[in-house]
Amino acid sequence: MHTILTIIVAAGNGTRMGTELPKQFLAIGGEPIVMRTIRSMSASVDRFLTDCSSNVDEQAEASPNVENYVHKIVLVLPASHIPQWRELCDRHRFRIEHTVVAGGETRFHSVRNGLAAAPDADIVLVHDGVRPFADSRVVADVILAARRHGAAVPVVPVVDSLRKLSGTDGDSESVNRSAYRAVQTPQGFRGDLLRKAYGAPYDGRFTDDASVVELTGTGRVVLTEGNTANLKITTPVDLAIAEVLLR
Ligand SMILES: Nc1ccn([C@@H]2O[C@H](COP(=O)(O)OP(=O)(O)OP(=O)(O)O)[C@@H](O)[C@H]2O)c(=O)n1
Ligand SMILES: C[C@](O)(CO)[C@H](O)COP(=O)(O)O
Repeated sequence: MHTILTIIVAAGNGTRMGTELPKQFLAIGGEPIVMRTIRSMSASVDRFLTDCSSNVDEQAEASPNVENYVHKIVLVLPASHIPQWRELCDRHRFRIEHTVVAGGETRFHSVRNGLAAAPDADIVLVHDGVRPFADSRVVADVILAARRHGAAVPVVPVVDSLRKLSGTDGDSESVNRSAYRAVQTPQGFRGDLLRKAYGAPYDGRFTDDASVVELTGTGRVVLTEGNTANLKITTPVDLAIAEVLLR
């Protein structure tokens, strides 16, 4: 049996949201954000596995034995909020099977703790707990590209014009936005590659899992098509947008 592991990182403080309760526990559509995130990832991976088993010929090269895959979910939470999470699961009758582990000082440390909980996974998806709108197409593309190339991240075009800060005196210059992409999650990896990357010491330049793989020299990252609706709920405006997306 092979394992697809989804690590949902939700151990941050939500400083930019500015609420006392960390943003991943705030409700959208009556349900905590992180619960909705787990639901969307669980449904998307299940859909991928179902589609693969009914399209064996089409997917043959990328996913030859997909019927032998199981999906495991590891949820990384602030240690202080684990009892509260158990209560939320009871209150919402949340039954999707998952393992809870305590997070670390940075996102890197939280992912590393999540990886340690399922050390033999073949494919690992790392997803922000505050991105509740991942969809099955994005997830399937990432899994297939990760299987084939080792590391894959979904991206979207940049819609604003961009300026590069060129000094400390307020100078700046315009840059060609078509040369850039905004990065989302879930980011997908072959398990051995990601475990090697996360064996390296922490570096302040790490912002996501792709940067860990690249900056540690572990592998090359390929890009897949993201979805602009797959927003990361970061500030109060994002919370309002998320409510609208649920209508
Ligand atoms: N030590 C950390 C820091 C972040 N995260 C998670 O990484 C994801 C993306 O991070 P971000 O949106 O920056 O969340 P916060 O760190 O909580 O927000 P802020 O930077 O505003 O404090 C979130 O789901 C967050 O909970 C984590 O698991 N462990
Ligand atoms: C992982 C990420 O969501 C990809 O866009 C992003 O890098 C997280 O950044 P944050 O500063 O921790 O929100």
